[in-house]
Amino acid sequence: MKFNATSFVSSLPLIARLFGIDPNESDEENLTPTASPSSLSPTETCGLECKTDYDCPSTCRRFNRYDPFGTCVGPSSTSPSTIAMETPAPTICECIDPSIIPDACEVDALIDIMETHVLVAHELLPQWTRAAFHDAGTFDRNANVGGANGCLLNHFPMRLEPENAFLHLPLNTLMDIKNEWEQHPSTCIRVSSADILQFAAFFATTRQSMMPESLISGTPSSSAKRERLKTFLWGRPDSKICDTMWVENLPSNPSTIVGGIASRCTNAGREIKEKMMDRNGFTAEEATVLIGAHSIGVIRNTFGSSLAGPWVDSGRDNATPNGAIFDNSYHDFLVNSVVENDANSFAVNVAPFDNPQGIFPSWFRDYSADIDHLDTDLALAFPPLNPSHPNFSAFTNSFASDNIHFLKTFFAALEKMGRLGVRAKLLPATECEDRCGKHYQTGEGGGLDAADILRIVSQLGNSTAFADEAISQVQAKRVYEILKLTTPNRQTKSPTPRPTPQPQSRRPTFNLRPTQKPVARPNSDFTFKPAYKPSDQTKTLMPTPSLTKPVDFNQTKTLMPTPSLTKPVDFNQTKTLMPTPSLTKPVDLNQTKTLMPTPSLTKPVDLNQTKTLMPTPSLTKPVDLNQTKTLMPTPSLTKPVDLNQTKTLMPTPSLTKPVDFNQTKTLMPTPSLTKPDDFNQTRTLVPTPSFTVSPSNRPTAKLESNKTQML
Ligand code: HEM
Repeated sequence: MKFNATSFVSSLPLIARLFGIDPNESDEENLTPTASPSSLSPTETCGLECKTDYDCPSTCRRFNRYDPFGTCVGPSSTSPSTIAMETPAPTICECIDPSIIPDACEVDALIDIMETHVLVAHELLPQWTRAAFHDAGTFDRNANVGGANGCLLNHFPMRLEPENAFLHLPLNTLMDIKNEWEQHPSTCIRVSSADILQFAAFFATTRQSMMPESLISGTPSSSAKRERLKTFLWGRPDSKICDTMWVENLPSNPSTIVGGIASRCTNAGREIKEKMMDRNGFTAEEATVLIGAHSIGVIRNTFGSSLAGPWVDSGRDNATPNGAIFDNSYHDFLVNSVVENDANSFAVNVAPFDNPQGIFPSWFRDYSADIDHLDTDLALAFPPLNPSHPNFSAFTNSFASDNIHFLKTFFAALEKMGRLGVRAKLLPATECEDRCGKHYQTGEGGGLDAADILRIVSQLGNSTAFADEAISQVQAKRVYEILKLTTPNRQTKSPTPRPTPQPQSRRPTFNLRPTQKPVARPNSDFTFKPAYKPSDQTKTLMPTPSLTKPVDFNQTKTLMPTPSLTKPVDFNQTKTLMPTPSLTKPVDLNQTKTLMPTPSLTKPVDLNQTKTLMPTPSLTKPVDLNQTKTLMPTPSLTKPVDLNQTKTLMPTPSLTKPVDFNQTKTLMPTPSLTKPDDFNQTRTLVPTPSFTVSPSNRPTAKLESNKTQML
């Protein structure tokens, strides 16, 4: 389900009813924060960086709540009109020494807060699951780095890595949930981001397993699921150092097309072995079962949103009124829909995928069924053709034939995933304690009042809007870079620096109006006139499969950054990997089908020889470049692209000698650049200290016998 303002506003009565609350009771007065900035006693401005009010003697202020950090200020030092967003006021209870381990009642509160989110936006469930893997899967046991350490949530550059593309919404919502939970009047906790990420995956897959249902429905099975969620083990420390290089330990979908389909399966199998087994430390069975998480969710943006599709029908966000079904249907598909017994016979008969149009580098699409699969998925279907990787298909067969076996093995592997790189002793939730003057009422949402619910849903509206904007920033930047490179004889006009828009004052977290998506206005500074006539183009210059149907520029207009987005993509940190020297003259698209760099980019690409890397069957309609004006950066970009600077980052023939990886992570086009994501390649060049707020060192939990999260 695509979340939008209308859907969440219309969901309010439903959610309120589910929680047993009369929605009419809530009014503006109910939503008054427990403490306003003006009610705080004045303290001097401290100017420290902060993430929450806890880090400050007074108030932590950020331009928007999804900025990685803000600045501590004293309430008397700043005019309210210049404050865009403040963290919610501290809880009314005396929470002097928050615990890193919640008690069972506090876990109940977390479940209710998460449930409120997913009732409105089911797509969060698979996205949280993916996010948890992308945090933990950074673990390299050989180098002993990465792991389930919260870096994905705490260290903003992590989410700018192409491997983590499109995780803004799940990460924004988890930040909100963590804040909401910690600041609830009935809680006194300071859990780590690492814990929240891993709990989110456990929550999602537990909720969607067997019969997906709301965890506030009060049925015996939903109560049983709540109880199982309370067996989660807490206490992962957040890493103080985060390195974007660690994303290299995540499996990517190999993109080489050399050697045909059978060879692609071999390469993909090797990728799973090298990353998930050799580095992460999973067994072949654990890797096979964990990738079964693809039984829920959708390939949303990797191939362009217009080609989004689930792996299996029951994985769609709207497969049931309560979201996707988490079961063995992914493995069942690989066994019973892909009926070939080995990769070679599959290569000559790719049914059930459309052939030949359904096959793309690293990706199989069935247009008629509207489903997608990656090479790494198909690698689980067949025995290996050589000893380069284990026989994943043996496990696939066993999971396909037994859902209970799948679920048990999955939850055991998920538990292991949540411990990758974690040395601290993990502990279960403690017995309910009276930490804050009153217990959270256990079960079925009993402790959330109308104001809580309305605030949570309002935050979801904001985080969705900011995530949309972040994604559109990436997409707009791709178009901008491509146009710049394909119009070499024209002096590309640098965007004129604009004054930073003054942030709007907002009531902290209680803004119930959905965030308005701005409409981009044409800006003459960013008008792009192609150096050659659009009629010269017989194929699109936009190398994304999403262009199989004409771009709806009316739609993309609405995704432009707003003045409120005072920190859009930090272009200083980005390195474009897309352009190649050969792209400095207009491409004759009659002869070439792609602008994507290939591994052979150590010398200029001979476009006459290049093969299609990301073509789409229907890319026959030329893009009207005049229309792309609307995708150019707008005045709201507080840091316009320095075109002179970015030019120097283009891969050049001099890159034929080894790159000094101490200085640059990678400026060289890599084989992975054959997927469109890589236009979005961003790399921080040096590890930077994380913004992590070190949690209290006081684990107050009582040691209980380790409970497993096995089904
Ligand atoms: C070989 C290993 C893997 C590869 C190559 C891979 C790749 C991908 C890709 C390309 C997407 C689509 C992203 C998008 O366009 O929105 C995706 C989505 C997803 N991945 Fe994986 N993945 C792997 C393993 C895993 C594992 C181990 C988990 C969890 C334990 C996982 C959970 C998910 C989920 C739930 C989604 C759907 C997200 C959504 O609906 O937005 N993946 N994966």
